Amino acid sequence: MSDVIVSAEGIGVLVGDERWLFRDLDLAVARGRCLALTGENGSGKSTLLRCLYGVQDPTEGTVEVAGRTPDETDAAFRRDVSVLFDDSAVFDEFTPGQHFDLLGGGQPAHDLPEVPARGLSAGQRRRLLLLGALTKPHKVLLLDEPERAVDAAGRDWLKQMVNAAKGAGSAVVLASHFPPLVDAVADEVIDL
Ligand SMILES: Nc1ncnc2c1ncn2[C@@H]1O[C@H](COP(=O)(O)OP(=O)(O)OP(=O)(O)O)[C@@H](O)[C@H]1O
Repeated sequence: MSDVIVSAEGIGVLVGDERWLFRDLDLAVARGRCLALTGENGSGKSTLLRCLYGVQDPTEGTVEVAGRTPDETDAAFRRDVSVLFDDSAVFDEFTPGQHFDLLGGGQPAHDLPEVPARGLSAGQRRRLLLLGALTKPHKVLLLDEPERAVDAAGRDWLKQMVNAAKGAGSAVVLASHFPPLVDAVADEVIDL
């Protein structure tokens, strides 16, 4: 049986009347593997991740994630897929521990202060979101520029966490502008 859990065939996204962000794109990511999406600003990395999470339909082609056509409104799909996107947000009134209680994956080791999230710095909130995405039980992990707002120590931690997720069997797709992260975690790279 194939371990591929994220796949796309012939996908393309047309913006406006005639500009294809990407087209005829195939990808396949197996459990325990990581695909990195690289490319300049506006090249379509976030758009491709949105297609994998079912926030946006590709103009053409097919996508299958965790055995389904992606649909973020489907609770069963969301249970299998963990995400960190640009618009991911913390609950301002909840402490880190309360966030992890909600996510049901136990309490990860961390050094975030146990205060309501509104009192965390931008980088600490980003780390809380990352920890949440990584801690929540999942089969597929989609991360959009996870390195953003994270300090040097946090970026090293991020490499370890993504590799640990792979080791636990996650299929990871991440968009990144940070080559050391891509080098440390990616098994395959698509440069859009
Ligand atoms: N309906 C649309 N009409 C015109 N342009 C669009 C439409 N939808 C998206 N775009 C453009 O397509 C591009 C895709 O952006 P996207 O966020 O996917 O790129 P990205 O590679 O993630 O960029 P970054 O590295 O800056 O995060 C953007 O330039 C956006 O303005």
